[in-house]
Amino acid sequence: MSNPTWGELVENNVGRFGDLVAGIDPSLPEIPAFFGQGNEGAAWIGDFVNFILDTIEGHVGFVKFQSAYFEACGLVGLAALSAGMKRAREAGIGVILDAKRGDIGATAAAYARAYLTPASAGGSADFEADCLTVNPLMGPDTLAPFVDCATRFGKGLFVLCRTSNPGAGWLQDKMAGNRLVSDRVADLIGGYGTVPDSASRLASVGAVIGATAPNEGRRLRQLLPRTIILAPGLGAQGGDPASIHSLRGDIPGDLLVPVSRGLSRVEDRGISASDYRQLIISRIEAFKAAIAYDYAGRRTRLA
Ligand SMILES: O=c1ccn([C@@H]2O[C@H](COP(=O)(O)O)[C@@H](O)[C@H]2O)c(=O)[nH]1
Repeated sequence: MSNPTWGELVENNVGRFGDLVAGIDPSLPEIPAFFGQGNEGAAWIGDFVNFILDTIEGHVGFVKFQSAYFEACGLVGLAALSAGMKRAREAGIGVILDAKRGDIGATAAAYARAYLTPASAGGSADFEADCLTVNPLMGPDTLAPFVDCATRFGKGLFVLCRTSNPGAGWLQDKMAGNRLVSDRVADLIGGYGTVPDSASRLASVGAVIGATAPNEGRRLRQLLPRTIILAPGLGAQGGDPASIHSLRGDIPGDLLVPVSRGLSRVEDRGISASDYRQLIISRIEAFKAAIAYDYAGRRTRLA
């Protein structure tokens, strides 16, 4: 059976589990000590990924793997990333790979083969994601191979638009000609339109807009009525869950909210496995309650 498209995953999984995305950013000093005990080298990372997937299944419909933490653990980390991505996709969880790739066209095409191309079409499938984060700084030509690949294989993309970090405004809130840089990126994203994907009225090319800048987010949402926004920044970065709705449009599924450390980081590293599992589940439910939203009544405007 073929894998669902990104549009189908958004339609089905948001409907079943809501718009919270479990972020997997494995960092040994911030997780319970039992993961490191008796584990040679970086083998803890595979155990951690499996623990998180065991815990979140049935509670969230999406995971976001942060590639950097896996790369930092070398080959063991890459093996854990590959196994975790495959396992999540087999379970029907939508997999976002946060790798923020972007380069000249030929190299971007190689990245697109690595992360968005099924084995049946020449990809290795080792790191095949449903959706990938990409960096537009080098210009539209460098996004084209990703967009082509996403269109051909029913994948999603999230283009960095207005990021959540404290220094985001240094460039993204500056004028480029008569437009803000982030608005120009939004124009580019909106210009890709709704990629033909019968399951969804939302475009497959989405935008990363941080939950830490609700005013910028509100402005950008006006420019992007059919775009899925990936909004990191709740939890450890201090974004306010109450203002997350400024990033919503009118279509269920148009906002996905990833939380990483806010779900998995612990103060007490001596916590037991069963208490840790309960803690993560209770945090998931608390975030879901904090961002819950009823689209009814706004649904018809863009129909
Ligand atoms: O603007 C951005 C883009 C990506 N990220 C990534 O999201 C998570 C956030 O982690 P938390 O622990 O929930 O703060 C992390 O992987 C970032 O690389 C972002 O934060 N902001």
